[in-house]
Amino acid sequence: MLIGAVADDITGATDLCLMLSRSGLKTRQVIGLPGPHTDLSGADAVVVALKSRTIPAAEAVEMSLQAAQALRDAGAQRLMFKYCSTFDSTDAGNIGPVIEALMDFTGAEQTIACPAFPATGRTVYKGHLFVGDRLLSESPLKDHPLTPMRDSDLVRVLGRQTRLPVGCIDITTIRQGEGALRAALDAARKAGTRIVVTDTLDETDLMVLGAACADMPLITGGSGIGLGLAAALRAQTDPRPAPTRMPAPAGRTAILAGSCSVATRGQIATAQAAGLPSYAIDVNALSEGLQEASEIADWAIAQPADSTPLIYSSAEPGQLAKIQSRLGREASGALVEDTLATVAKRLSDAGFTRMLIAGGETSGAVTAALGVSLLEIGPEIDPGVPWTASLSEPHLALALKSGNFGSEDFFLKAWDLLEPEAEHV
Ligand SMILES: Nc1ncnc2c1ncn2[C@@H]1O[C@H](COP(=O)(O)OP(=O)(O)O)[C@@H](O)[C@H]1O
Ligand SMILES: O=C(O)[C@@H](O)C(=O)COP(=O)(O)O
Repeated sequence: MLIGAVADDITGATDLCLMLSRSGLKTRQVIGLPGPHTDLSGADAVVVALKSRTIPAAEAVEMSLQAAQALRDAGAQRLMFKYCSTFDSTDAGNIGPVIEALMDFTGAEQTIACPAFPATGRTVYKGHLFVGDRLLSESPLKDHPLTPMRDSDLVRVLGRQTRLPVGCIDITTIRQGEGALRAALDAARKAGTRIVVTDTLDETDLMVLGAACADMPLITGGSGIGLGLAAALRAQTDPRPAPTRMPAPAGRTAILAGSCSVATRGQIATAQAAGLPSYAIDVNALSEGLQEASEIADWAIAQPADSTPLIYSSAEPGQLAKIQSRLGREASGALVEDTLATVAKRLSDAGFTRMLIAGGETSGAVTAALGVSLLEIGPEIDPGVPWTASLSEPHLALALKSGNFGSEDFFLKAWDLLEPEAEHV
């Protein structure tokens, strides 16, 4: 296995898997720790999807170490820690503490922190993270329900999360190519810098980074660096063409959205304007027992069988702030996640086999409730979001969309990439 990756959330894992499989690596996504019977045979890359982004740091460390050990036992030659391209975390962690623990585990003297994902507008310049043409701290991520990002200086952000010395190698060096980057990493290592934030403006930079860092025991970052790594390692395997369509089990379709991002709210509005039946979850009513998962699921089941019901909790920042101040940030988030997870399970039991879930934490909760443990990666719907097929029971087609990703018409167009499964003879 060329790469074993630990991802801190499920949509992040799917995003990385897409990048690796698009580059030709045979890639599997495991949800939670792989068990003794998880079939990882023949995989060039395995990505273990945790739900560790917002849990207490000590638990995230423990879980990540267990995943790293499982990947090492399965033959991973190098490890990667995948976190969000917008560095979603709080001052208490979990990116810094997990990097520290995985550096200890792998014996890495130095690693890079490379969140950039240029295809979706996430770039790093002089150690500052940009989302499109705005600094992270001025982007909608400043209002994220769980991890509001209010500082764009990654050396400073990471410096609050770890005791290890953090530095930056800027774009001027990276643009000088692999040799110059290797020399700069070496000089930084000798000066005691253990974690190096790397500037990245485009995919060419990711290629340089992948080539220079592929022999590190631990690489950390977003899915972008996965692209650079896969390019550097592809020669060691027999590359596979990326799929353009995916056979999906016959059955009904649904969309569940628990992300409050600007992108997801735009996709909901576009889907509603196109006539998709929709149901808005009212978190206050939920908390008072006036709305229940069972009635939400029953509403979806009662919609015409050829329609795609859309269920969403997504709220704009003002509404969200009111809910959170009444019910608490974690408690309201957990209530919504549990509700959407219960709805998904009911829909799956009722014959819904093709589901689109918006939101990373939401997708984690939903896949756990569905009992999905192993995913195969299908075609790319939009950068960072593929269709996936559950390789464990129940047999489902799932699109797990990072809240921030996807075009306005994502909820409408995604289905076009699915095709009926061939009849078994
Ligand atoms: N109306 C709401 N009130 C409170 N919390 C909410 C609401 N809608 C969604 N949430 C919570 O916000 C979080 C969104 O995170 P996530 O699913 O990871 O989305 P994203 O991919 O945009 O980060 C989840 O914990 C979800 O339960
Ligand atoms: O790197 C990214 O931006 C995504 O892969 C990611 O981590 C998604 O997280 P959510 O926005 O919470 O879905």
